[in-house]
Amino acid sequence: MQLIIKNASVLNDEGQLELKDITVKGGLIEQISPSAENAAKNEADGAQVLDAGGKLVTPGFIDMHVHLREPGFEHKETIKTGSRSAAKGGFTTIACMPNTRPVTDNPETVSFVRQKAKEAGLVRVLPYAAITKSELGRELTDFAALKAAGAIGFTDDGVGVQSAQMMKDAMKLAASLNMPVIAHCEDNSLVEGAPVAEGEFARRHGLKGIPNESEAIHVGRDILLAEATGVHYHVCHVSTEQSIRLIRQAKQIGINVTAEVCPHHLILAEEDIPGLDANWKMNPPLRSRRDVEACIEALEDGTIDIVVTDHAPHSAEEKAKGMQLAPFGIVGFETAFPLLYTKFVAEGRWSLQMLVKRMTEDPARVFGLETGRLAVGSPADLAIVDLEKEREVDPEQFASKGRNTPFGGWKLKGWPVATIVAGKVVWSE
Ligand SMILES: NC(=O)N[C@@H](CC(=O)O)C(=O)O
Ligand SMILES: [Zn+2]
Ligand SMILES: [Zn+2]
Repeated sequence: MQLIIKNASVLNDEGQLELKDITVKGGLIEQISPSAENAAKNEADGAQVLDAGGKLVTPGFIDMHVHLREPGFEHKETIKTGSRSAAKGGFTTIACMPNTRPVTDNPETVSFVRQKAKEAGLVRVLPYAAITKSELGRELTDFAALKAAGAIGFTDDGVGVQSAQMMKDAMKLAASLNMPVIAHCEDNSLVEGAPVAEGEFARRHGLKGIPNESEAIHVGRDILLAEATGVHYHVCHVSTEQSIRLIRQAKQIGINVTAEVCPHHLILAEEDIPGLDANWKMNPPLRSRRDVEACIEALEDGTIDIVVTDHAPHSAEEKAKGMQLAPFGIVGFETAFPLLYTKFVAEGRWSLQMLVKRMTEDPARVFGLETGRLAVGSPADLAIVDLEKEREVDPEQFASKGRNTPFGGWKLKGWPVATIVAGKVVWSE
């Protein structure tokens, strides 16, 4: 069955919008032509026609860092609810973290995740597998078997790998299998139960602070290990000026390092936290305004390659435990694009082209995916976005089970209105 998306505003290579009709067949983009050229003919052929009405049509967004919570924490999220939430945010490919219960440290759990994602039938779900068994940092998992089962990379996200020797062994093994190592960078000895970053907020509320070095020490260590082993090393949720300095230098001398940043670390600083509300608690924590500015500049100059959400749903009961005791993490799928569009594109700092690239083409390039581009022959994974539509963030309306966001009530523009995966509309308003 053919699908034709008429009157799609599409970014050209110069970053200008052009009105196009996109023809989809067999799940692939078959043709991109100036609007109305073949519409009459195709309609006569009985194709399904979707009129985008001049709205933006981009490659579907790709999120390389998400938590779907299944198996084991289905009260927070399931693969199905997480997939629906992703689709609602315009995402068509998501890569899920292994900190489930059991941890995705065995081929059976990798297969389980893939099976559940297939049953949900919404977005493409790419599973990561753990570096160490149960993410305890003691014993490496069976990388070859996990790769064979469909894992796309190795990470102990949720915790840092504390032992340098363990990380080096992991990188050597991953490099031999041509697989990336994705690192949550955190030195536990520098953190010890602190719930927020060092700074004014921590001082005012008498809380222990997480220092910037707790992240950057791992980044520096791992860059040296990546240099020694030749692995593709990808840094999770970068949040400090110091980490960025190290990554920038490593890239300059040709070390195979890439990095990601979350919308909240591009927008919020610790001084913005309004009070002891755990919807503002995430790992890494909100840092200083200086760090926020460093993250923005790093994404602009390509030191940081991609945007990810680190979608991390938790239940209302868990988040009600307060700043010290609640788990770290906030949801992200359904606010990511509107937040960044409103704060950076609508306000004139970034081009639309840059934002879209960091959420589509760049993640595809970094992780070798065949999606992420609007090109003839590519998978027809698309997001349709209403750039004019303005609406308040209402967590009660989320498709995710998680309501844990600091952005409730924010008035944003640029809401996705339909999401297409392999030529099939998986979500529309
Ligand atoms: N980011 C978070 O604050 N939380 C994540 C873990 C993680 O990404 O490190 C989670 O699993 O809840
Ligand atoms: Zn993490
Ligand atoms: Zn995470």
